[in-house]
Parts: sequence; structure tokens; C-alpha cells
Amino acid sequence: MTKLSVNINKIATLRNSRGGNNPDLVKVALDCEKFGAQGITVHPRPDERHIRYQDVYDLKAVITTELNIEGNCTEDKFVDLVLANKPAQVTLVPDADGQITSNHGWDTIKYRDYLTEMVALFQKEGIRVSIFVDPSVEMVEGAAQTGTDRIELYTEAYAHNYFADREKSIVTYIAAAHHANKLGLGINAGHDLDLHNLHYFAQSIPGLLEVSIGHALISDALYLGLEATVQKYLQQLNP
Ligand SMILES: CC(=O)[C@@H](O)[C@H](O)COP(=O)(O)O
Ligand SMILES: NCC(=O)COP(=O)(O)O
Repeated sequence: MTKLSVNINKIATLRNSRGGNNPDLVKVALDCEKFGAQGITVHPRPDERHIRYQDVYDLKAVITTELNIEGNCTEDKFVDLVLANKPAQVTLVPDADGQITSNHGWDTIKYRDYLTEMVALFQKEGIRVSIFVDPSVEMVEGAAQTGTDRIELYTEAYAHNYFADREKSIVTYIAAAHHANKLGLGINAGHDLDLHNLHYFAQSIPGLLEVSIGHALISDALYLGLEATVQKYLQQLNP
């Protein structure tokens, strides 16, 4: 079974646009869980333009499914936040300053020693670690050498090319997934997955444990409502 972790960054973006607490981020997270989501993902960024550091404490106190905190572990504030909250999972994403959204995975070969240290630091606290990577056998190989529990395949390229040629767009992901399975790494995936491209991705990737989805899911909820939307995504994953 592939789990759905709902990324609620966009709810925080909407809330922050008026300075109050509408929509209520914690309530949305609890509702996502009530509607069937098996996890909540947040990706705090240093400028706190959506998820604020305090949000992570507030969420950790109440959610009952897995909390997945994504972000850049070269930021001390991020590392401290993760260690203080001890989520079920931390996903290490190599964001550059001022980046609009995530746009590449870690170079797990160049930064292998650094990542090995970070993985050990989080694992020592009982936190499962996932490293965000491009769909490349070499990057999966490098990730395995860090001791990480999982990788998260960066799916922007797949999503972008899905309508032009879905068979071609998934080739590198299948190869990366086979290699991860061979090395005993768990597989997560995310970025720009939506109701069009999710089912084909989930059925094509062997051993896909979790997807984290935010932008499209929250956008769909404007039309369909949050409950129906979460259920539609769950249906695409595990028909
Ligand atoms: C790692 C990843 O692909 C997502 O977390 C994405 O970066 C969401 O972040 P934003 O909501 O800031 O775009
Ligand atoms: N890890 C990917 C994620 O959390 C959500 O990405 P997106 O669906 O907002 O593109």
C-alpha cells in the first residue's frame, strides 16, 4: 500500500496572506487525517512564507498520523526544529536561498560524507530519514551509502512530461526504484503529482511507500472539497 501524506504548505500560504488564523492549519491537518490521509507533510522555509516554525510544534502536539518535515538541513534552525519535534520522518531537501520551490535533489555523491553525518544525527533520535533525489541510479547508490532509510524521488520531470509521453517520462524513475529496492532503501515520491499523473506513477513504481502531495491537492479541494479530494487521491493510489 502506498501512503498519502498531505503537504499543507499552501494552507499556511493562504492563512498568512491575511495575518489571522483563517484557514486554521491545525484543523486542516486533523481533517486530512479524518478523511483518510496517512500523514501530514510540512516544508518550512527560512523566510517562513508559509509554514512557520511554531506551526510545526502545534502540529506535532495533535496529529496522530506520521509527521514528515521536509527542508534544508544546512540551516541550523531547521535541524534544531526537527530534533525538538522528533517527527516520524525528516526529508532532506537541498534548497538554495530564495528558491520559489524545490527544484533539484541532493547530489548524494558529492555530499556523501556530509549527508552521512546528518542521517546519523537524526536516526540517533529515532527519526526516519529520507533524502530527496533526482531519478538517477547513481544518486540512489550514493544515498544508500549515507545510511538513509528512504529516498524521495523528485517527480517534477515526470509530471511535466506526463501528457507528452508518460511511458518515456517514467523510465528513469522505474530504474531508480529498482535500484533502491535492490539496496533495501524505502521509496517515497513527490512534487507536482496530481489526479492526472498519480495513478500511473503509483502503479509503475515497485515498492512505492509514500507520496507527499500539496499544491495540486489543495487546488483540487477548492472545487471538490477537502474530504472528496483526499479520498480521490487515496483512490488513485490504491484502487
Ligand atoms: C520537496 C518538495 O518537492 C516539496 O516539499 C515542495 O518543495 C513544496 O514546497 P513549497 O510548498 O514551498 O513549494
Ligand atoms: N515532497 C513533495 C511535497 O511535499 C509536495 O509537493 P507539491 O505537491 O506541492 O508539488
